[in-house]
Amino acid sequence: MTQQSTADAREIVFDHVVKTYPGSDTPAVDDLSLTVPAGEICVLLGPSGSGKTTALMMVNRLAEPTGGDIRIGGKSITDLDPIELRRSIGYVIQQTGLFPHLSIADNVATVPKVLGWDKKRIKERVGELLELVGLPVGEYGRRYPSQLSGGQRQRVGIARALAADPPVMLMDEPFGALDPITREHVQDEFLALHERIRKTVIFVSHDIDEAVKMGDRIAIFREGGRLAQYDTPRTLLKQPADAFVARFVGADRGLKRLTLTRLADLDLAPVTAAEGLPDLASDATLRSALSLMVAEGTDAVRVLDASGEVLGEASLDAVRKAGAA
Ligand SMILES: Nc1ncnc2c1ncn2[C@@H]1O[C@H](COP(=O)(O)OP(=O)(O)OP(=O)(O)O)[C@@H](O)[C@H]1O
Repeated sequence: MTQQSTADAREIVFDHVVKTYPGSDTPAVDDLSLTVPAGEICVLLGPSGSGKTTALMMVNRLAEPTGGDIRIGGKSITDLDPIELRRSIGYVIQQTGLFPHLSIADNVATVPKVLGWDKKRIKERVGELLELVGLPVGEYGRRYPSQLSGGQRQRVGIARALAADPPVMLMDEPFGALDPITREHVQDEFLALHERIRKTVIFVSHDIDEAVKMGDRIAIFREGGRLAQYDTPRTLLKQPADAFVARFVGADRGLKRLTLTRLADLDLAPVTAAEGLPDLASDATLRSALSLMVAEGTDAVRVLDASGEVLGEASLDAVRKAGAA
């Protein structure tokens, strides 16, 4: 894989942004102020109708703000031509919006073609991107969208959004239509990809588990398009700002917090009971460790590294303490 990002990620600032749709008395987004640092993933989370999609679509001016300002890399979006703006922003939606009559390779090539790239450059770029999302062009490039699985189509949607190397990506429930297993897999792939390409990403979700997994920060919206809390997943789960957020993140927020720490992050104790403890890989989360202890009726797990070497033991007490930290 050779593809690396060349465009610098950019900070996105919502500055007292309001959107009231024509004919409506109440705003869909009401006085939204938040900053997404360059290169981070910000998840917009909240109940149906709380303004998440509207907030997202204002960034690429598919919806025009009626108040306040949005700046990308310090520049107000109102000073930019909407078409130019959209070319600098990758956009991924739930129904991938792939062109059914175009091959996978041609779908990915859409924006570079519009931008007038020469054929050789387009071909190279399409090859790189399909490789990057795990769909080698030799095998998949000539297929049509109907000849791929849902998860594969979603990956093509991501490749297409990345084609012109945009500094910003907007993703509106991109994995919402996938079954839970495929969804986990595509989420993992996207996170691994993001490690390498470091775009600034705004990601709409209605799923708290997805938000905790994907987000560097989470913005929780409440009815009326108002921001209830904007924080890292850890802070949000530990210190919900009010009863609405606490209810929204769920009564099991203590368990959810255990997904944020891996066994490898613990100070492991030396193995005391050589027999009878279940084994778990060090990259497993504390939640998996707890689940295994409950399932096996033990009060510790044995932790193994990638080569199967025993690293030590993680006790129930150690997991509980780390989860509370
Ligand atoms: N084009 C439109 N014209 C008028 N009102 C709209 C339009 N689009 C959305 N709305 C209204 O704005 C509010 C916010 O909608 P939005 O789609 O942004 O919410 P959401 O949080 O993304 O919801 P969901 O999770 O259901 O997708 C809703 O009350 C919706 O009815």
